[in-house]
Amino acid sequence: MSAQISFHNLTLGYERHPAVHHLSGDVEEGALLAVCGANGAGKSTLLKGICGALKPLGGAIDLHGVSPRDIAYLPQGAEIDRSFPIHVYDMVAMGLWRRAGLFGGIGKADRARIEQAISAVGLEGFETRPIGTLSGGQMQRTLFARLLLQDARVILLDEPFTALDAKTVSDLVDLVRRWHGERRTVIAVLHDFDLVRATFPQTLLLARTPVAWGPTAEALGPENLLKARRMGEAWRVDAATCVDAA
Ligand SMILES: Nc1ncnc2c1ncn2[C@@H]1O[C@H](COP(=O)(O)OP(=O)(O)OP(=O)(O)O)[C@@H](O)[C@H]1O
Repeated sequence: MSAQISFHNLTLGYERHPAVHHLSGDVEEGALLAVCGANGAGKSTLLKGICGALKPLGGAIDLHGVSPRDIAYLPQGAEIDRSFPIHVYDMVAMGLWRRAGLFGGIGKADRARIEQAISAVGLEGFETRPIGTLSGGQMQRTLFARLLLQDARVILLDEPFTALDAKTVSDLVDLVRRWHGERRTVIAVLHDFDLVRATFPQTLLLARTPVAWGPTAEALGPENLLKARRMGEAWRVDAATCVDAA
C-alpha cells in the first residue's frame, strides 16, 4: 500500500505557537484513520494543515500529488454559517462545483446525482428547505450528501457525529464505511472512543505531539490514554514559541 499523506517533522500553529508539534508518519492510501485527543490537542489544526488552510510553521506535508480539489473537508459544525440563504438542494449541489466549476451549469446527469445523494442520506422531501430551518442532524446529513458529490480521494471530517442521535450516527457511519470500501482515504476527528474502536482500524492519538499512532486497540490502550492525559495536563497556555519554527 502506498502513502497518501506524509508528515515530515510537521509543526502547525498560530503566530508561531505550536498546536501540533513534530509529527512524522504516513497515512496510507485508503486508510480509515481516527484522530483523537483532549480538547486543544491539535486535532482540528491538523485537518486544517492537511487541507491547506494552514501553512506549516515547520516541517512539511506531502500529499503525493493529490490536488486540493481532491480533498473534501467537513469542518466542525460551529464553523458553518447556517444563516446563509440557501436550500438543501443547492447546498448539496455545491459538492459538484469543484468539478463543474462555479459557472459550469448543472445537467440532467448532475441533477440525478444530486437527487441520489439526497436520497442516500435520507433527506427526500427536504430539497426546498432553507438550511437555517434544519435540525442539527438534518444539517449534518445535508453536508454528508454534499461530500458524496464531491467524490474526493481524501475526506477530512472534524467531529462529524457530535450531538447527533444514534440513528443519524449509524446512517452517517455507513457512508464513512462506504467511502472506505471505495478506497478513499478518510481521516476523522472523534471523541467517542467506542465508535472509534468499532469503526476505525487506525488511530492517531494527539496531545500536540503524537502520543501513539497505529492499530486502534493499541493506540487507545490504557497506557497511551494516561500518557495523553498527562501531556495535556502539562500543557501551558503561555508556552514558548516554537524554536524550530522561528
Ligand atoms: N485561530 C487560532 N488562533 C490562535 N490559536 C488557535 C486558533 N485555533 C486554534 N488555536 C489553538 O490551538 C490549539 C489547538 O486547537 P485545535 O482546535 O486544533 O484543538 P482540538 O484538538 O481540535 O480541540 P477540540 O477537541 O476542543 O476541538 C488550542 O490551544 C487552540 O486554542
